[in-house]
Amino acid sequence: MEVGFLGLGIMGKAMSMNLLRNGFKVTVWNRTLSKCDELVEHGASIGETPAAVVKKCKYTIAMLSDPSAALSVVFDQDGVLEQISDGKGYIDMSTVDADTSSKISEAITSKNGYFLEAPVSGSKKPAEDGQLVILAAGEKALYDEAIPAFNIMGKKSFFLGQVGNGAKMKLVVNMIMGSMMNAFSEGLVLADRSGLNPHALLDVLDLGAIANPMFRMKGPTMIQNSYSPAFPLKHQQKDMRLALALGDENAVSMPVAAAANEAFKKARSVGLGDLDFSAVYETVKVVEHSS
Ligand SMILES: NC(=O)C1=CN([C@@H]2O[C@H](COP(=O)(O)OP(=O)(O)OC[C@H]3O[C@@H](n4cnc5c(N)ncnc54)[C@H](OP(=O)(O)O)[C@@H]3O)[C@@H](O)[C@H]2O)C=CC1
Ligand SMILES: O=CC(=O)O
Repeated sequence: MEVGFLGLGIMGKAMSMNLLRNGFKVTVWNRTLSKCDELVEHGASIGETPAAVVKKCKYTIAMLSDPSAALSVVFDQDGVLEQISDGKGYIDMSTVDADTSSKISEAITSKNGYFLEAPVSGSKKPAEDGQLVILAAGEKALYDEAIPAFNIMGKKSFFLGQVGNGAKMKLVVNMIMGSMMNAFSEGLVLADRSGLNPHALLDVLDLGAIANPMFRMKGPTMIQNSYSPAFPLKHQQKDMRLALALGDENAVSMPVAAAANEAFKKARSVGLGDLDFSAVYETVKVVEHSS
């Protein structure tokens, strides 16, 4: 099966590599075309533009940074829309808001194409290990067709109904994750300033009711001030911003998420946006110093 893949960042590279390793023929495109080279070494073909990829493939997957990138790849010159047609599918796995997803869905379906949004939960390592959680919504027939690919990229796929539901579920999850990361950072700073060993705090947390893979994985590297990007902080802040907008629409008060968003914004403003989202810890430390 020939599958298209647009966007070879941290996630897209790992996901498309898994498809290749598991017998899919994959045609890739990335805005910075040189990032296609490693995939080509593993057997991928290159499409010169998103339109060229869609022309060649029955369905095409996208994994792009944010709403503006997702819209640009579909609507701009040489974009997806130029070649989408009867029976072709487009699956956007980027984390975007429901409005963005709906705009793309309407454009694709107006050309008789099929659309599925399918954002994922899980970071660089789960993407490399084919252990993502896939939150799909939209055209059920395309979901069924994509299951063999989803089973390679993920450990579990959910079909959540109409377009927008996948995007909303992803934003709710990441709003919780971003708030937790801030609480965790504050806890590490509080332990340290109170004269406690932060490693002991990690051990205690890991044995109690709030043990979780994020604290387990990020805690040791945060203590070492090491923030090699798995999930870039600028994307986590984008997700907080979009989740807060969803809260506005639904009149849901989210003071904890709003405070966490401010911390991520602060981290971006001091140049930490391309580091892992756990680098918000650096900002929390500074705030604590100045108070
Ligand atoms: N990293 C993670 O842990 C997770 C990320 N996500 C979500 O997945 C998506 C991708 O994340 P990730 O791979 O980490 O991000 P990266 O920043 O590593 O990659 C972003 C990708 O988007 C492309 N891109 C950015 N702007 C444009 C544009 N205007 N036009 C075309 N392409 C563009 C980049 O191209 P170029 O190489 O040219 O810059 C690159 O391929 C995001 O929505 C993120 O929120 C979801 C779950 C986990
Ligand atoms: O979106 C990020 C993740 O870890 O999931």
